[in-house]
Amino acid sequence: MHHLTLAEISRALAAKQFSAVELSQALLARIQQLDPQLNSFITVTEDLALAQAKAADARRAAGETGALLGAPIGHKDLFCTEGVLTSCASKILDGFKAPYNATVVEKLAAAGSVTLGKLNMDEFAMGSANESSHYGPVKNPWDVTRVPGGSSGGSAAAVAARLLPAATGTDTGGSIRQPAALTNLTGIKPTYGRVSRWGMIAYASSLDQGGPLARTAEDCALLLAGMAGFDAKDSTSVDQPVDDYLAALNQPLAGLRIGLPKEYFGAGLDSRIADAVLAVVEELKKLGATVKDISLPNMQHAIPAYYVIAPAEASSNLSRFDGVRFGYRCENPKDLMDLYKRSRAEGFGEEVKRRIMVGTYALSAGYYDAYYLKAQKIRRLIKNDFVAAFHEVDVILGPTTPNPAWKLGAKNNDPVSAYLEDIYTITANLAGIPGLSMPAGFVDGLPVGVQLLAPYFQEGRLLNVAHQYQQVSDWHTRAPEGF
Ligand SMILES: NC(=O)C[C@H](N)C(=O)O
Repeated sequence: MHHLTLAEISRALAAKQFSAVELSQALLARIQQLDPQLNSFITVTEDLALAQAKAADARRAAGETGALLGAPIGHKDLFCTEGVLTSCASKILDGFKAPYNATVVEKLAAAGSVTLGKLNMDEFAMGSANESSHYGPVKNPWDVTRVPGGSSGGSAAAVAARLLPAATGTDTGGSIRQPAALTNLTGIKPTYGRVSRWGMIAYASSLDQGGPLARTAEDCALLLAGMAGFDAKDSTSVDQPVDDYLAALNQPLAGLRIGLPKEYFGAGLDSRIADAVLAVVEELKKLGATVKDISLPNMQHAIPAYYVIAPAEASSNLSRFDGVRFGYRCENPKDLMDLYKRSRAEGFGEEVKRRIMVGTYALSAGYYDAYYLKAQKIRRLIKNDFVAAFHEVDVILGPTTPNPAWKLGAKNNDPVSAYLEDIYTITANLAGIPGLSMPAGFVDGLPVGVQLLAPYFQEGRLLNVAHQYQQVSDWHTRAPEGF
C-alpha cells in the first residue's frame, strides 16, 4: 500500500480495495519501523489519524466521494494543529499545543484527509539542510549520511521514504522545492497569497507560502486544490478563484515556450546537474515545446537581498517568543528582563539567533536605508526581470539546486555556503511567482531536480508541464533502497 500515490489511493478506496483505517494502520506501522533511521516526524498523531480515518470511511460508506477522503498526509510542524504539539522544531516552542488549526490544516481535514503526524523541519524554517531542528537532523532516505534539504526536510524525507504519500510544506526561499529536488519529489510553491498563511507560524511574512510535496505532479494538484483559496483571516490572501488544477494536467504542451535563463547555467552549477536538466528540455521539445535563451540579469543580487529581507522580517516576527506567552521559559528568572533575555537565549538555536541579529541590525536606524531599503529595491528589479521574461516565454526552466544532497554536517561551519544553495529558488519568493521542482534524474545515485517558474497564479501551467513530463519519464517512480 505504501507505494501508492494519492491518486491511486483515492481510486483504491473508492473501489473498496482497503479502508482508510487499514491504510493508516499500515503507514503508522511503517513510520514506527522505519522513521528511527530518518527522524522525519516530530510527533506521530496515531489516535487522531485513526479517528479521522474512521470518519472518512463512514463518509465514504454514506456515499460521499472526494479525492482526499481518507488520504493520509503529514503537516510540517509550523502549521498549528489544535491540541497537538506545534514546535517549529524549536526549543522555544517545546510543549506548545496550538489552541486552533491553521486554515490549511482545517481545509484538508474537512476534505477528509488523515493526519498521521507533524513533520520535522529546520528551526523556524531557517535552513537548507534540516540540521537546525531542536529534535535532531533529518536524514535523506537516498543516503542516510546526507541531508534531505530544508527547511521542509521532514516532509520530504517522509514522502520519499514512502512513509506518507504526500505532505504539506512551506517555502520562504526554496523550502519546498529544494528538499523536493534532493529527495526525488515533486513540490510546488504557489503564488504568494494563493494559500492561506493563517495559523502557519510566520518566518518572513512577505515571502512565506505553503504548498504540497508529493511524488507526482498529479498528487501535488490534488493536495494544492485542497489547500488553495481565499481566506479572510489572512490579509495577504488573494480573493481570486482557484483554477482547476486537475483539468490543467492534461493540456498538450504543443507550442509551449520555455525560457532558459543563462544565469541559471553559469558558474557554481554541477555540470552533471546541468546535463540532467538539459535532457529534460529535450524531452519537453519532443512534446512540442520550443526553447529560447533568456536572461534574468538581477539574479546575482538575489541572495544578498533575500538574506537581508528574510532575517529582517524574522527578527520582527520572532519577537513574540518572549518566554511569557508560548512554550519555553527559563528557570528562576531574576526579573522580567532576565526572563525575556534568558528564555530567548536558551530557547532559540544558533541559526535563528544569527538571523535575529542580522535582521535587527539591518532594520536599525542608520542602517535601514543601506540594507533593508536597498534590498527592497533589488527585489523590485528581480520582479521586473520576471515580468519582462514572461513577455517572451510561458515558463522558465533551470536546475532547482546547484548541487545534489551534501553530507550531514558538511556546511555547518559555513552558513554562507548553505545560503548559496538557494541561488535558483529564492528569486521566485522575492517576486512572489509560483515555482515547482520535479525529478530530473540522478547524479551518483542522488536525486536531481528541475525547476519550472511561471507567471502569477499559473500553478496549473506548472503542474501541467510536470505531469506531461512524468507521462514520458520514470524518475519520479524510483524509490530509495531500503524504503
Ligand atoms: N525557508 C526557506 O525557504 C529556506 C531558506 N534556505 C532559508 O533558510 O531561509
